[in-house]
Amino acid sequence: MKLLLTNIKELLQVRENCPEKVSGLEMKNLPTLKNAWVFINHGIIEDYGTMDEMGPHQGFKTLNCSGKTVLPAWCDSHSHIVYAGNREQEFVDRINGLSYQEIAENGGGIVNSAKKLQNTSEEELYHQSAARLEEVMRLGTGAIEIKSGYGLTTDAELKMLRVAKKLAEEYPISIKTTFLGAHAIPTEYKGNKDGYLDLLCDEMMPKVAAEKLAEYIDIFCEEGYFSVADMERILSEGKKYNLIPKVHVNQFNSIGGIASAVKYQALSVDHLEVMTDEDIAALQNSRTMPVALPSCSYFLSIPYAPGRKMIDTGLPLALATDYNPGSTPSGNMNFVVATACIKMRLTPEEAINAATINGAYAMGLSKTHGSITKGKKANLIITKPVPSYGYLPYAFGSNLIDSVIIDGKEVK
Ligand SMILES: N=CN[C@@H](CCC(=O)O)C(=O)O
Ligand SMILES: [Zn+2]
Repeated sequence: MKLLLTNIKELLQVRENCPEKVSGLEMKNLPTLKNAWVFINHGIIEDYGTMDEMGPHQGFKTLNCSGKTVLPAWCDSHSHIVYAGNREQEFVDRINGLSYQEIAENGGGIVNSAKKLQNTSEEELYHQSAARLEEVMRLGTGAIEIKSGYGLTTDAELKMLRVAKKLAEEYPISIKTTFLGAHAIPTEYKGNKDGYLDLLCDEMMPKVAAEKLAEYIDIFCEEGYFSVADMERILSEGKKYNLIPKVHVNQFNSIGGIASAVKYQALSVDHLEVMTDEDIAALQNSRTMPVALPSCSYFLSIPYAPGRKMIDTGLPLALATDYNPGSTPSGNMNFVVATACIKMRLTPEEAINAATINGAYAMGLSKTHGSITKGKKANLIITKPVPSYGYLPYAFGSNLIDSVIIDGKEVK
């Protein structure tokens, strides 16, 4: 199918040769074309330019984007959208004074979601997860990473990943999967963390690898969950199966996980709400992408990752949702971008770079996603008429999306 977008008021993130990521001062640069067109052929951006130099195009659908802005669809590199039910009661418990950590210590939190998921059929889990995926596609997400980690038994972890894989087959959105068996210590292994690590290494990982269910491996490296030594064990075991690390670190405490993740050549380190100067230094000159999750900070009322400081020291930064039932029941990347500007002091240019090019990098999709570049996937957001792109984060909470194109087709 061929599709021509014409009279685009401003086309964002136009890169003839797109870098794999943008860092530091480069993040302030958002190249655009005014009064532009884009030609899409079979799901790929074939060509683009300005209206004054557009040749004749006939015989296929044309969308007049007069007054509208067009940008690459969001690249959400961190989500947990395959889960069962919700944790609305814990939300109310927090309003009434309990902390996220206290709820987890009382048997709530991740193990609560695991119980629900273990008792949910694969079909029902697919149905619930597909509804979330459809929701985020309508909100402009064109590529998403999905983690396991709410199973915590071999069967339930495999069930989660099979559901994520089935979503990838059924929907046009690009999906990458991550094995996060080391998300929490299941109730049956309380006091026997090493026993659970043995299960992860000896039973779960070989099965995940044999069925090719994941490309990435994750672990929640945090006090009360898994230590840096546990992380090193999981990541080095994962290496045997070519599972690339993408890890949860520094959400509540800095315990040395970042330096270790960099040592293990992690593709990304995610959360980063609590960062020491040593943590920031460990990321310098590495290929590891720091990923901030501002909706999580918003929902839990915890500090925001020091994105401004990280970019000012020359680091790249990606933004993602963390969509999950406990800490972030929202998959809205528009809110993420606005919140990064409002609370982390990123400029609109930096936030859009973080949610497109750098998000694509954090899921190994730099070559195909994240910019308007010939040959890349035609995953685009068409906004309603807006005065300028800075208006998108400025008017936070307004729905400014007119339509979304994924794989060259309009999302219904
Ligand atoms: N922090 C670890 N894992 C998830 C949330 C887990 C939950 O509360 O269900 C996160 O990234 O925020
Ligand atoms: Zn997460």
